Amino acid sequence: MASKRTTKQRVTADDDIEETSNKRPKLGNGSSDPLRQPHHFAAEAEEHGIVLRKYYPPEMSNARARAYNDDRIPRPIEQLQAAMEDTAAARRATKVKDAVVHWFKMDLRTTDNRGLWEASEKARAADVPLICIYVVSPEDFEAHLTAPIRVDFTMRTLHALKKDLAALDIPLYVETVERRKDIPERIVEFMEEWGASHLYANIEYEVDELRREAKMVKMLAEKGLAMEVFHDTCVVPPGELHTGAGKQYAVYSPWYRSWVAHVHANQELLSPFDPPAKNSSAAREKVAALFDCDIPDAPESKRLSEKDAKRFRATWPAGEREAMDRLEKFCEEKIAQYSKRRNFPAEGATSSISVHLAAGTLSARMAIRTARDRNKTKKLDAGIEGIQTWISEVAWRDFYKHVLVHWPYVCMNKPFKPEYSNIEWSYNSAHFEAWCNGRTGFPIVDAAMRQVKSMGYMHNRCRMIVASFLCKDLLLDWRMGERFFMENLIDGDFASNNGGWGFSASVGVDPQPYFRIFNPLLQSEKFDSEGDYIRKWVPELREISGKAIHDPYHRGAGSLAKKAGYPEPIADHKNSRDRALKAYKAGIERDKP
Ligand SMILES: Cc1cc2nc3c(=O)[nH]c(=O)nc-3n(C[C@H](O)[C@H](O)[C@H](O)COP(=O)(O)OP(=O)(O)OC[C@H]3O[C@@H](n4cnc5c(N)ncnc54)[C@H](O)[C@@H]3O)c2cc1C
Repeated sequence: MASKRTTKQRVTADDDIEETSNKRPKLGNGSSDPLRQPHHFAAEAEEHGIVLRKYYPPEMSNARARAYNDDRIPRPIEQLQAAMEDTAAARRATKVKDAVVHWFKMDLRTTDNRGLWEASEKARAADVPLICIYVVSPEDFEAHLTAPIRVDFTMRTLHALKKDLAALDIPLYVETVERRKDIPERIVEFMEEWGASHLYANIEYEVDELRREAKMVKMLAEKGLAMEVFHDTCVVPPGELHTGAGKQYAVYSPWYRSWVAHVHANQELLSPFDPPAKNSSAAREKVAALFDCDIPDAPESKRLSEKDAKRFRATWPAGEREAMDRLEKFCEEKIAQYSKRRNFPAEGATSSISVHLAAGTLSARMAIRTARDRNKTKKLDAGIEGIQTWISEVAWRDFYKHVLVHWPYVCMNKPFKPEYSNIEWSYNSAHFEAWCNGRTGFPIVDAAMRQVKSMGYMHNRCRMIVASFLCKDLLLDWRMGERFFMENLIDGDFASNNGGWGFSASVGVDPQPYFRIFNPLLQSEKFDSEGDYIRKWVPELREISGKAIHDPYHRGAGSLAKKAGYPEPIADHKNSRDRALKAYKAGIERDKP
């Protein structure tokens, strides 16, 4: 790992996301540390936000978020880098004992998996078995608000992965560890039981994970074991790209230009890693018992009904082969038209590989390389337009992960722009319920919300429309929507979801300016002009023909809509727009000294 330690460490990092206990002070407790003082509207955001207080301490102040911006608090990635530096000599000196372990997390594939490949090389060189593990953590699923459909996809993927690894004589050992705190110790216990000296893993960039891994690196070193971690999930590792002034980019376009130039200059970033080598027969013998391990069921709290599980198996087949098939098919049939068709939700013109990128059944490298190889040029920003555009969309995923690593407080209920903490949101539960259930009376919004409820997926254009509707038309706290998405999406990914909500709510990095407010009716007419998408997902409106489908109660189809049980609009766009503009303006004013 490249290392870059901050020199201005005047504030401790530990308090803002470590696992909390009931002893923690409640909000508004009069803490004397100004960096810990919550902002004026924190109390309600606390109740409705993305962070579950059962697991995390109270929301930080704007001042503390700004201390991260000023490099006065070490970022979690820097803590991991420091742990790697401090243990470098000890890790180098650690001799391979009886086995090497790869710890799978969100990298559930054998092909083009950097950490797995490195682990395999280590095991092969020493002629010891490679063992793979996956830890099912019900508390992690709960704390991270992982949707049951996403958990189900993970469990199904584990079955496929186990089979693929077994074909290479490599066991996949899966165990449920109830308390997330116990995971590091349990992994050390496995290693000691198996005589393993080395643990390999790819880095996850969420705050919890970075801090946990930093502690594990040190803990293992103290026990004479070595933990090695690798950048794998992004094409360009976070922290590699800087503006001319040496800062992290906060605007996508210049970041993208820099990302493209960096990949062009470092072509190996798109080179695939081979699958792991087969364990030798002697090595296989040594770990034979581990092949009998069963994959547990999803934890009770995240289990799907039989009916849903069956349905989703058909809609979202799991495993890396499925991922590659989906990608190849998209590149064969649709990518050339992507830039022209991608915004029309009725057309299915996008790849729907987000589920695989989120679970790690596909690498971003592989996605980009496969698309690039269909082009007439090796340049990422030249040639066939559809390919260029698609690659630039996959790059958004890297962008938002870079943002998360540099501004870790976005993981902690804080908007990227701290001053947007001071907006007085509405917490109208009837409005929120109508939005969640696709009963707002705005057909395009309702169609999209019903799509996510039914499939665990929503088209990108619709994600932007419903997000804008929630926070601008209904003035609901954007974090309520962010959380709902995580709890319902099969492709829920913290960085992309937070980035998407930040963009739509105008509180994030490179956002839609707050005064640019989507008009849901115009969006509907433009991107679903024939109403096909609406008719697919809102059966009550199927009989309505022509343009009335976009707004039945104001376009002469009110009685048909009413008879079919479709609700009247819960808001008036013009009034809502004015209210949102005032609320945003007032929020920003409030932050001024
Ligand atoms: C409010 C909101 C919430 C979102 N939440 C998530 C989420 O939880 N998980 C998630 O993967 N994406 C999220 N996105 C981004 C985007 O909507 C999905 O990645 C995309 O719809 C997935 O469909 P696809 O695979 O067919 O995309 P394609 O159009 O085929 O794009 C290919 C890939 O590029 C990446 N990508 C495309 N657009 C974006 C984007 N705007 N931001 C980040 N990555 C992008 C995805 O990995 C996607 O799979 C969100 C967007 C918004 C506006």
